[in-house]
Amino acid sequence: MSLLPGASAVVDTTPTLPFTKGHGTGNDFVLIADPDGNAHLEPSRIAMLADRHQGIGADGVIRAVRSAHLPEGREVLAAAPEAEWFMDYRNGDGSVAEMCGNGVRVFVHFLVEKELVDLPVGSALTIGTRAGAKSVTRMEHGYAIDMGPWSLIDPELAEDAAADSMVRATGLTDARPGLSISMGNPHTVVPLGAFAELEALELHTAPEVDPEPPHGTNVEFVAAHEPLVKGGVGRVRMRVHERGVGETQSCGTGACAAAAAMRVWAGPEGADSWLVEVPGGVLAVDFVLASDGEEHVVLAGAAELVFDGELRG
Ligand SMILES: N[C@@H](CCC[C@H](N)C(=O)O)C(=O)O
Repeated sequence: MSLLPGASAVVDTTPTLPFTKGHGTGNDFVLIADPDGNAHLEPSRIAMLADRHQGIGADGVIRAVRSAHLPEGREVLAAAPEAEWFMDYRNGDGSVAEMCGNGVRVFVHFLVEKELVDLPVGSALTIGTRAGAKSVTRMEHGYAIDMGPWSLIDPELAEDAAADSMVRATGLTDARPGLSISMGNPHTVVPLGAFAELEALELHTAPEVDPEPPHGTNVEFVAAHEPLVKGGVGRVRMRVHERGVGETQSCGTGACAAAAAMRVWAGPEGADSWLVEVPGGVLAVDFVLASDGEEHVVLAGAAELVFDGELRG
C-alpha cells in the first residue's frame, strides 16, 4: 500500500468478535464461543447481531459458555456435574428463551467442530440449558436430544386435553382451538383441516392466542398427512411463529409440542414416532419410556455450520 508523503499508517484497533453461522433445518443461529464468560451480549447487541440487514442475520444467538460461569449453569451443575458446557440461547429480539431444540443440535455440533469437546459418533454429551441438563447423542448424520417429558401448560383449562385457547391468525377466516404445551418453553399448537389452510397462513404478524400462556407462546399450525396408526410413524406438516423472532423455517421444541398435541388428539391410537415436516426440512420426534419411568420426547435432526466470520465493532 503506498502512503501520501507525510501520512502515517493507521493501525485498526477496532475490536472484533469471532462468530460462526449455523442452522438446523433452516432455523439459523449466530454462535459465539465464550468459554470463560467474558463476552458482553446485552439484548440490543444480540438484536443487532441477528438483524438480517445491519448485522449477521439469524433467528437466534447462542453463546457457548462453561456452565460454571453463569448462575443458571451453576444450578444445572448441582444436579448434573458432567454438564460442562451451557447453551446460553437468546431469541433474535434479544429476549432469553428457556430452550431451543434446533439450537441444541447446532450448539453441540459447534462444540465438536471447534474441538471444545470430543464426541465420537454414537456417544452422548450432557449440556446445560435453562430448561435443565439435556443428553445429546451424536448420530452419523445429525444429533438426537433427550428433551425430557412434555406437559400441558394449563391442565385445568385443557379439561379433556383437546384445547385450552382460541387462536386467530391472518389467513384464517375464523378463530381456531389451540392446545398449549411446555417443552421447557411455551407452545400453542393449532390443528388445521388441510394443507391449503397451512399454505394460506400469513405469519408476518403474531397470531393472537386467547388466553395466552403467562410468558407468551410460540404458535405452531399443523396439518396431518394421513390417519394415525399406533405402531406406525405419524406425519405432520407444520408452520411456526416463534416468540421473540417471527415466522421461522423450523422450530425443534415446536415440532416436539406438535407431535405431543397430535398424540393427545389421536388418543390411544396415536403413534409413538413422528416425522414433522417444516419449511426448512424434516425433524423426527419419538416418545420413549425413559429409565426414570417417565415418557421422554426425543428430537432428532440435522445440524450444519455454514461459515465463520469476525464482526467489527
Ligand atoms: N427455534 C427454537 C425455539 C427458540 C425459542 C423460542 N423462540 C421461544 O421464545 O421459546 C427451537 O428449535 O426449539
